[in-house]
Amino acid sequence: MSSTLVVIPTYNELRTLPSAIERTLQAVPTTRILVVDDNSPDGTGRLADEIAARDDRVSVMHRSEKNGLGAAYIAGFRWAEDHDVDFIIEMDADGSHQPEELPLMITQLERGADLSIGARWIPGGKTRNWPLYRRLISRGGTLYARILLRSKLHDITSGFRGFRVATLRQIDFDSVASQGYCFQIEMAWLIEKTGGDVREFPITFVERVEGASKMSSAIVAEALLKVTSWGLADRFGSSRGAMEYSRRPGVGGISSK
Ligand SMILES: Nc1nc2c(ncn2[C@@H]2O[C@H](COP(=O)(O)OP(=O)(O)O[C@H]3O[C@H](CO)[C@@H](O)[C@H](O)[C@@H]3O)[C@@H](O)[C@H]2O)c(=O)[nH]1
Repeated sequence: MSSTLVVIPTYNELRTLPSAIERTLQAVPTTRILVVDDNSPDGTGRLADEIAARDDRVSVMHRSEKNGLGAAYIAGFRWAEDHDVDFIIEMDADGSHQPEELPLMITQLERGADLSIGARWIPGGKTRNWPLYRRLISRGGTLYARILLRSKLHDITSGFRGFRVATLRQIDFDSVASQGYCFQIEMAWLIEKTGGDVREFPITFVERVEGASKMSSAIVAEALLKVTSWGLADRFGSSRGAMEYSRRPGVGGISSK
């Protein structure tokens, strides 16, 4: 049977993390969970340690400071390299992503997907209580990536997704440039561009009821600038800022330098 790791990045998610973990383990009892906490001032890291002490399916990585979603996930991917994992799943701690939808994602991975994305903007996909400005940013981001990067995906910014570890192993993590939610675009595009099997399935995304989003204008600006520079470099052949596909040293793979 395939082994799965759900990576949950946290920054001030004290109220939402316990339910995210409980629902995940109910939906997929065989999975492992790694919480990657960036020294949350509200004590999320300590709470995660308490949960991990009671359940050996749960592990916690403590990082010293808030360093962005992308860096937290990369740290989780590196952790998985030393553990026996076939699929790595990204999931928010705040209840936006429904763990009950994980079996569908895992089925897509088991059937050969390199990347399985839970998508809001395809038939059957929904958002609940998500403010209009967030829907516009999300749909606009996907449209921009479709135009600039010639992506065929319908929800390239979605943070609910699963990777085949063998595919992730081919990516040079040192070259992944994004800090914020642009990380989602970068990873999906790298895999799509290099001919990976990327599939989407419909999800219901629910606006959090506790805590606060970490979305900021800097995160939006990063995505705009990076997607623009990758898109232009891809079209006009400049190597600067472009995604070039080189092998990960000694392994073979994909780099986004
Ligand atoms: N460790 C760590 N975790 C972080 C950081 N920033 C955010 N997180 C965690 O990452 C998850 C998502 O962060 P939110 O700030 O709640 O995201 P959102 O606004 O709901 O955005 C969602 O939609 C975006 C657009 O589709 C997605 O790109 C994003 O991944 C997420 O699903 C939460 O568990 C949050 O605690 C960070 O710097 N460090």
